[in-house]
Amino acid sequence: MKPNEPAIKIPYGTKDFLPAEARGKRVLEEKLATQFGSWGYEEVVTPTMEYLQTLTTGTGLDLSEQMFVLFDRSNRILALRPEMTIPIARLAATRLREKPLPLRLFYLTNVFRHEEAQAGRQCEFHQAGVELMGASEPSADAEVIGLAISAALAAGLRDFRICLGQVDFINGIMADGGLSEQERQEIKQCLVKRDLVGLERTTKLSGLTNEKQAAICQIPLLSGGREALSAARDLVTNFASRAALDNLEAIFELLHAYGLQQYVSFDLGIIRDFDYYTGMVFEGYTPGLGFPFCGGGRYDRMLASFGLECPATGFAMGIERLLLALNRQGLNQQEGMRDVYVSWQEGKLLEAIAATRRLREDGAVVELSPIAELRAKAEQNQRQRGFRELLYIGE
Ligand SMILES: N[C@@H](Cc1c[nH]c[nH+]1)C(=O)O
Repeated sequence: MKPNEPAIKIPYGTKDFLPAEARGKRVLEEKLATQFGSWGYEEVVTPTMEYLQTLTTGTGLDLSEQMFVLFDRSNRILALRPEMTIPIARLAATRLREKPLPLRLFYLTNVFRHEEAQAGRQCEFHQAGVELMGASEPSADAEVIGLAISAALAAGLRDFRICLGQVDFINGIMADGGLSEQERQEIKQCLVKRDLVGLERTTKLSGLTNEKQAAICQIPLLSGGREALSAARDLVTNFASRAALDNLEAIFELLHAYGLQQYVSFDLGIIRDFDYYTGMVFEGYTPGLGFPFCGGGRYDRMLASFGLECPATGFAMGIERLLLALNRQGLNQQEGMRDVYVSWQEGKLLEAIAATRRLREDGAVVELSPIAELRAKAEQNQRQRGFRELLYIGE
């Protein structure tokens, strides 16, 4: 762009998908939708904006700082959805209320959050996710984790890991210690950031028993295979934490039956950024991405705040993150060429249209030149426009 030309920009944290990227996104979304559908999940579409009050219902956390807020003509406060679990909970508790449980729903859509933008992290981004509502058993958690793994495999990812945690493990340790809400949040923040020094400092100041302090400082180290669960068990005596570990054992056993346990490990330090979670939580990691490509967990209290007592579990995958990971790992073949460029000599348009129709009926991706061309020009266009073959209709 020349120095004096005004820059035509798009808003901070948004991006355009050029044809090859848009094609890659659609192909990926189709694979995910097919996978979700084959596990019995049905797609729903909800509004891009909702009342702000709806989006802050039952989350316990003030997400509004991260939300894009706007006003309707009657000055009611709206916001762009920052994620899809809350809108789907609203739907399940209202228009889908009479449907037999469990409900299995999926979505593929854009969501909006104020973020510090970087590759794989934008303010407008796309999520593919599922919500399983009306089942509280470990079998439901195993199902959504199994589906997350199958969806990652269907997307083409090979080298990845799903890490399981359980919020009751941490809550059980922090309970009955007389911690203030602020201290709790500080401890959680240190766990999110894996800040071991901060964790030690915060717990020392908290007035918790030495045993509890030591247990909290160990939490970030409790990761790995089954041995991490045994180490965790040695660390706690309280009922809630022990029940949380039993729950993870049960889920892991079921993932064995799905034949997917090799993708799963434990990380009891996982704290998700929404605090609606009430049980198992998980995150998916793959090399070359500095953040999880998917995440989710159980949220048994959210629907009650919309008036329907109903346990639920689910996850979302970041479409841009998956695309970035596939590209960085050299697994994205979407840039591949299209099939046939049809071009024609003066007077041959009708024949060219007939040939194009036949090729399209056979399933080929075909572009037809709108004007007559010499063969040399047609060959040049075929290459420049990225077609594998040229069909030239001439004498
Ligand atoms: N909505 C969560 C993922 C999730 C779906 N269901 C439960 N959790 C997110 O955006 O990270």
